[in-house]
Amino acid sequence: MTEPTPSGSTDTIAFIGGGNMARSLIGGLVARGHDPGRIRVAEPVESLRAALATDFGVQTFEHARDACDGATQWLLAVKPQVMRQVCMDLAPVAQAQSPLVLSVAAGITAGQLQRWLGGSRELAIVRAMPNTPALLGAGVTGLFASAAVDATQRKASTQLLAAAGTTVWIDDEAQMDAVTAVSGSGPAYVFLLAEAMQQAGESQGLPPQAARALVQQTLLGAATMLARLEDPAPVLRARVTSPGGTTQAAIETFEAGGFQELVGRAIAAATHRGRELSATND
Ligand SMILES: NC(=O)C1=CN([C@@H]2O[C@H](COP(=O)(O)OP(=O)(O)OC[C@H]3O[C@@H](n4cnc5c(N)ncnc54)[C@H](O)[C@@H]3O)[C@@H](O)[C@H]2O)C=CC1
Ligand SMILES: O=C(O)[C@@H]1CCC=N1
Repeated sequence: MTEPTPSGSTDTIAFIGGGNMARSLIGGLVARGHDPGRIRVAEPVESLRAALATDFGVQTFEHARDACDGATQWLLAVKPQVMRQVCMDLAPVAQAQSPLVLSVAAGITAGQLQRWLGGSRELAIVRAMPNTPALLGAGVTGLFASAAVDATQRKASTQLLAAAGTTVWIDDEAQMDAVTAVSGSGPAYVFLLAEAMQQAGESQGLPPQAARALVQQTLLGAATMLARLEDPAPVLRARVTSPGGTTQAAIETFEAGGFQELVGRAIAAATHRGRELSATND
């Protein structure tokens, strides 16, 4: 009889791919009390395997089949460009074991995963789109379940990704590309803003250390207000913006540069790229 881990799970999870996103998710799971002995990672790069074993105490494997053998949940965390081959190699094991398959790959659809994982048996497939704050348990994950996913598997998927932060289920798979564009890629937009604010502060004469401290806490403080207060972003913004003051001068400059439209175009480009990743890697 398998004893549950402190997080309550008796499942063994096999991560296929031990790169940036897998590392963030594994970090979140272990920090929340998931038994590292029930986490296996397949990763071809030896240095990444060694770091994962040292940092989190998980079992590592060079080959995906070895990690998947006997694992009840598979989390596919390889690049979309290699997903087809990875799945085709795993198809016989998938058909024999019928695991719950979760994929975090941008663009790749549940239908593609089902086809590549082969055979006649319909698999329970969940598409998950997390983001890197998962490492600190501060992520958000959009989830979509294929028709074969039952209520227990849905709950297990929620529990798995809850270790990374909050979860949002999406009913229409086509919207997963927009989820990817908003929250999967989103942390990079915030880091880009941080870089730009830091550079601009230094250009105005601030010492680098001071600029960094001011930018960090400003982003954290504003994000905390967004998360904790009921007021929507426009109301919070209005409270900062004194008529004829400094903020108004900045906001008018952003608007004159087409800021909102630029954000719209950037998110449309990311959404479109998700669809392309599906089509070009089919
Ligand atoms: N980085 C991010 O913020 C996010 C990434 N994703 C998705 O996560 C997936 C992985 O992205 P990253 O972690 O950023 O990339 P990454 O390149 O850091 O990680 C992918 C890993 O897969 C390994 N790999 C390659 N072939 C393999 C095989 N046959 N078996 C096992 N492992 C293999 C690579 O050595 C690499 O370490 C992508 O599909 C991406 O769309 C999703 C949400 C956010
Ligand atoms: O840039 C990418 O394609 C991946 C998916 C979302 C975040 N990183």
